[in-house]
Amino acid sequence: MKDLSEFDVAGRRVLVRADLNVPLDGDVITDDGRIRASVPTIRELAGKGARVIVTAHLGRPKGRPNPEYSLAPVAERLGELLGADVAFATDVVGESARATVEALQDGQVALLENLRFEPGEESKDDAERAAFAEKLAALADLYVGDGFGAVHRKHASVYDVPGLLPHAAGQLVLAEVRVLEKLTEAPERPYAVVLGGAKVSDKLGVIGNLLTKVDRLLIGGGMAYTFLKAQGYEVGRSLLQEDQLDQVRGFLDEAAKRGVELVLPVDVLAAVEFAEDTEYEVVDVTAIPADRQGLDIGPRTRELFAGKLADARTVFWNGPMGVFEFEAFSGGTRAVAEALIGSEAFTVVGGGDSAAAVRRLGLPEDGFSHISTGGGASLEYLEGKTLPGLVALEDK
Ligand SMILES: Nc1ncnc2c1ncn2[C@@H]1O[C@H](COP(=O)(O)OP(=O)(O)O)[C@@H](O)[C@H]1O
Ligand SMILES: O=C(OP(=O)(O)O)[C@H](O)COP(=O)(O)O
Repeated sequence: MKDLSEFDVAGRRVLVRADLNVPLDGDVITDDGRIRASVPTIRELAGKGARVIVTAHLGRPKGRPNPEYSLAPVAERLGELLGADVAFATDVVGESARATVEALQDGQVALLENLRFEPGEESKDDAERAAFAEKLAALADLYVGDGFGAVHRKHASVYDVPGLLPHAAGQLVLAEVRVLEKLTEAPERPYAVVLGGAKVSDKLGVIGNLLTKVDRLLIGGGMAYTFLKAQGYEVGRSLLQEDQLDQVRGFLDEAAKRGVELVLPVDVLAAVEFAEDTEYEVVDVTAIPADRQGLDIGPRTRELFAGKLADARTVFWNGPMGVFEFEAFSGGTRAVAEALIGSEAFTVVGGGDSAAAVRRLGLPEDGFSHISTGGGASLEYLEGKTLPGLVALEDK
């Protein structure tokens, strides 16, 4: 991949695909880690006199404008971090975007509205994606891929636009890939992966390949219940991917065949409802009440997981162990984080929410070897998949 040093960017319009998908509470950003991580490339370009057009997604608005998913608060925060105004276009490739780009002076920065307000961005139809990509590419002279957290998505801004413009990889993408190469080349063993979070359907897909690479796989968070159900337990109203139960049964067999230790929760915090102040109790996984939902791993599971991580030499962790945003259900995530912080292993945490959880729980970021901005992207890299957003940045 080319880096920015290969281009003379002064006076040119440079489209930077960043990952600014930050957690929000209303329009308040609760963790700005991904915005901070995007600053070095934007600052480098602006410092060299480029007209910087930043483009990114927020959440999953499904191809339609929705004010709840506006990037406006992100533009403001990006401006604060850069110490300069960031012009905000209220559409992606429409009148506002064109006028905003037109008005940019050398060294200035603009942010376009949420890419996912446009149906072409995520379309599975190559022609529809290409048509949107053409419009986006028309705004710029050069493309810089720096949205590491989204490089696993075959989306117009990630995959198609770099095919239309001279392109380079930004600082964040290059730094992330360097660390992940280290994890894939010759990981010291035992090598453990911890998976949790709520993007269950997406992330179940990586497990088949991970089973060929790791010694231990620990599953918590919303991910665990499909495994528990596949083992024959009832999971009440917990997150469940009913249509992937057969696939998960296959993983359980495969792990046993390969001698991979697949470690599941033995107890959970079973809550009456999904709320901060809900009633809950610690229950064995054999006894989750039908009207309850598991919102965190229980105390015996925390100990079990910490024990399985204690002598690991390499650990990759993606996905919180529970709904850490609610104090009562943050203990499992804290326990896994603390086990990694206290370990001598090479430890990598990945994912927007996982990284946010580390900071929100007041844990030291330097307690980990690396905190990655990408969860799904890192996992797909580790399983050996070709990532569309990286392939598109290769020299051709
Ligand atoms: N048991 C659970 N039930 C519902 N949601 C959960 C559960 N455990 C974790 N979560 C949620 O998972 C979300 C993060 O998932 P995900 O996006 O997959 O992680 P990341 O962004 O780190 O890749 C958090 O908002 C957290 O509240
Ligand atoms: O948050 C992200 O991924 P992650 O939760 O796997 O870290 C990225 O911004 C990608 O978002 P997506 O999973 O909605 O495509």
